[in-house]
Amino acid sequence: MSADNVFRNQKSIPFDVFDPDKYFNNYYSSAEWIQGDSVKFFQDCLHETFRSGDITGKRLLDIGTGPIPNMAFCAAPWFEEITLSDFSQRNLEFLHKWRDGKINHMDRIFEYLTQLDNSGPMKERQDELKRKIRNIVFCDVTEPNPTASTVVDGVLFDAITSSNCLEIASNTLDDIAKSVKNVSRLLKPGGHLILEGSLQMTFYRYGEFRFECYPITKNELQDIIQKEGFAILDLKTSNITPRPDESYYCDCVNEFHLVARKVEQ
Ligand SMILES: C[S@@+](CC[C@H](N)C(=O)[O-])C[C@H]1O[C@@H](n2cnc3c(N)ncnc32)[C@H](O)[C@@H]1O
Repeated sequence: MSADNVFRNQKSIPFDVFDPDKYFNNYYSSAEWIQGDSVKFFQDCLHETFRSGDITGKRLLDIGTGPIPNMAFCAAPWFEEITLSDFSQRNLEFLHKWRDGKINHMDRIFEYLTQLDNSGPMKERQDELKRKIRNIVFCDVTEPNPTASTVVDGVLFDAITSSNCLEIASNTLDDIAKSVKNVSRLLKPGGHLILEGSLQMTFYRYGEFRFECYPITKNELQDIIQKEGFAILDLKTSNITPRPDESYYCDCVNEFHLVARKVEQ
């Protein structure tokens, strides 16, 4: 397949395009990220958001986990039960393998997060996360009930985390608003939504697959979140020039980290 084959999104292709190893290697394995790029921005923001323990509850759902359970890692000390979810079966299998101790691809990122937290041995933190994972399930944010037909159907969560997912599953601004509405249905009133992702990105790649997406701006994101019934508690954007090797994979202008609370009716 040519590198220029362009698709709308993962749903529009009748087979599973996601290669967890390739994705991890492309985006997370560069030795340079620790010196300051989007990967570092995301981890630093997560650490800031979760370190106080103010965002807490019984159940947490991570949406579009991919092969990277870093958001759940930061949240794990403050929740009793964690569900990871994704559209790609290959990612779900990959997460099972990691939980069963057959893959240790996250060690460097978990080490970095543990050092920021100053919270004891990384292995203990990782074991805590693995112990708290109740489900690893299919999810489609474009559906009105994103986790329908799985064991989490009907359960409302105290917090939902998601990174680099909603904007890549969507081709229009309206699609993104619908995905936020769909995800919000799984969240308790008063619950927290923690989103991370890319701003003004027109494409991204997984391996040889290139996808188009809607280049959402910070103002548009704010509007959607507020219209969908959330109060924004924090919204940070990065100020990072992408590394030359990164611009092949996506053309985002910068990244965001958002914390919002679902307003109680
Ligand atoms: C760019 S990866 C992000 C993975 C990880 N959260 C991260 O930040 O690196 C996007 C993830 O969203 C998933 N995804 C794509 N379309 C989706 C959809 N409609 N519903 C839920 N997840 C979807 C993909 O399978 C993939 O794992």
